[in-house]
Amino acid sequence: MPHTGPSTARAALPARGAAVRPAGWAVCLDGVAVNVRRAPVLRDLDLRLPTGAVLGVLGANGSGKTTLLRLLATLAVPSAGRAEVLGHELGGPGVPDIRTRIAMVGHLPALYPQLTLAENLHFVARLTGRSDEAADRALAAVGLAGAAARRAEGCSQGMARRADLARVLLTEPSLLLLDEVHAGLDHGAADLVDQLVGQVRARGGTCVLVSHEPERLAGLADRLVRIVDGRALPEVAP
Ligand SMILES: Nc1ncnc2c1ncn2[C@@H]1O[C@H](COP(=O)(O)OP(=O)(O)OP(=O)(O)O)[C@@H](O)[C@H]1O
Repeated sequence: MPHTGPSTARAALPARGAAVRPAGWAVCLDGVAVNVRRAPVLRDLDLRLPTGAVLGVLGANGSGKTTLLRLLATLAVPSAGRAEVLGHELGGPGVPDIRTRIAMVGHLPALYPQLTLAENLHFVARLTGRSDEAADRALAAVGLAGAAARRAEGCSQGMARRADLARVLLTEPSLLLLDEVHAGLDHGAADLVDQLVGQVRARGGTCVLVSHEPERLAGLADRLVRIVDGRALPEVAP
């Protein structure tokens, strides 16, 4: 039986290998374990995130927050449990579809260093069936129109982060994953992040934000979890 929405009981999860269609859950993790270089990082992790929700993820250094985002981004595979993202089982045939519908902004910019910012964005635009003009508009929207001709390797960390945000603007993901994305940003860029989350949500998309700043998450997230001992424990709602 496919997932039907946020009220679906854990026992109603489809059998392994059964067809799954997109439904009311953006993320369904049941008893998931993830090892990093054979060491257990996440274990017996349960997490249900309804489509359209904004989840804030807290946790100590090394607790596994980035590993959780990497799992949701299909960059890590569960070693136990069931994991579904955007209606597809991780490790299953739907992974390419997930990848076209997610965007992750992490610690390192997802830019080719020797390409200019404009070339980087045009590349993404062409890969995703969008126009160069749309890419230019996204760059302008994050305040980088004047830096479009600069190579990514010559940009500051904050500028590179802004270019990453332009990529998100351009690709309009169904699931946005942000890993400590406010770190090192000036007020203007931090506001851009907040606006971006609002835009994704306004289109019915879902966001997962990792941060060490509970007060930052309080203004954005509608639910919070804390990663402790490899599990996601609910926090008091912001
Ligand atoms: N490439 C790697 N090789 C070995 N161990 C790793 C690697 N990446 C992560 N780990 C380990 O996995 C665990 C979880 O790391 P992760 O980056 O998910 O934590 P985090 O909660 O995001 O930490 P932080 O708040 O410091 O960014 C840590 O114990 C870390 O040492």
